[in-house]
Amino acid sequence: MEIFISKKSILVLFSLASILIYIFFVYNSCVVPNFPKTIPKWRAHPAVAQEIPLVHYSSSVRVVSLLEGNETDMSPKYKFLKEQGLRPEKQLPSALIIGVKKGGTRALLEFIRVHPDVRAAGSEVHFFDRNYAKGFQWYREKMPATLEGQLTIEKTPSYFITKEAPRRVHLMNPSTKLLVVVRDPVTRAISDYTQAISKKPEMKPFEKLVFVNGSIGSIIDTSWGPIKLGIYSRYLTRWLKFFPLSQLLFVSGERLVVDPAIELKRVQDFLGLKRVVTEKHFYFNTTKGFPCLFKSEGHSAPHCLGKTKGRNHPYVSPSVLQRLRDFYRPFNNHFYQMTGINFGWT
Ligand SMILES: Nc1ncnc2c1ncn2[C@@H]1O[C@H](COP(=O)(O)OS(=O)(=O)O)[C@@H](OP(=O)(O)O)[C@H]1O
Repeated sequence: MEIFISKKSILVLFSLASILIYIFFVYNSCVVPNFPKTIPKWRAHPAVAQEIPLVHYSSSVRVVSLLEGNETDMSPKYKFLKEQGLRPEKQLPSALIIGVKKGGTRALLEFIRVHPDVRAAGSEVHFFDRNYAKGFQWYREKMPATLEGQLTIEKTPSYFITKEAPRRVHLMNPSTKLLVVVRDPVTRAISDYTQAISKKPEMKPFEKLVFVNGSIGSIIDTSWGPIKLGIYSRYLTRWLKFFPLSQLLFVSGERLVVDPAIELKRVQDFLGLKRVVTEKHFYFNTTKGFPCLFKSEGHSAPHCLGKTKGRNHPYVSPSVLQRLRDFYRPFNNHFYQMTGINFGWT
């Protein structure tokens, strides 16, 4: 009898022990996968988060963006980069290509940015005309990051004719270097019209728009944008109220096509850069009819400017061309006097 009870007790104890062991394993198999979920609780406390090393990572890598300011970061690597001037930062431009529209501004920008010490905003930012209310911080954000010693440049051709632009640019930095690509106002007007009609094919012919009331041979319509813009001396007067002539460089749009290296030499000297961009960088593309680059920042192969640069112009009768030349002559002469350069537009 005693043996029977004892056997029964052993059996009950054995069963209980089995259940306990089973519960223990099941519990652990649930707890272990959940273990990491407890870590955020530690991290949530800032003091603890700093003290507890996250040993479950193979190495602790701190990613610091090179493009964003973090002045409080005192890591030796950061300090070294900064001391060496190797930490790229966005800067407001110290040079601007302010105009003129259809003068060859894109060509100049693409050619000068070949220089390793030049970094340019790719597209026209239109800060000093359309986006001024957004502030200088917004403008700076639009710029590429530069290393110390690199120059930031931006081109928006409408700055030249924007009334408020000279004062605004001066306010940003009175030492800003200003580049103006100028082109014969007659061909510039036709180029301007060519661009406009490509967007609005229903436009009247150039020869009609040039004259008041559209009657060929009457008074030149100086209120028409493409004509008005060619009176360069008028716009230059505004800029000279804020900047000395020595802070402006006038680039010949014509020479930029026939001898880009010569103009680039002038531009590099003006910007205080080493003469790096030379004739070796250019070749003349006979199909395009314009100088093109062997390589640049974005292209390792030879390339020309896009299709919207170097368009075919519509035919304009010689008598209309002559009327326009006669119209611009006194303004051109005034412009030559102001700049001290005869651009040879006849
Ligand atoms: N290398 C090269 N390749 C192509 N085009 C060249 C070049 N150099 C100067 N040009 C002339 O630039 C004219 C366009 O001027 P912009 O770039 O100032 O135009 S814009 O105001 O930015 O729209 C453009 O005017 P159109 O010929 O009327 O298209 C060109 O004559």
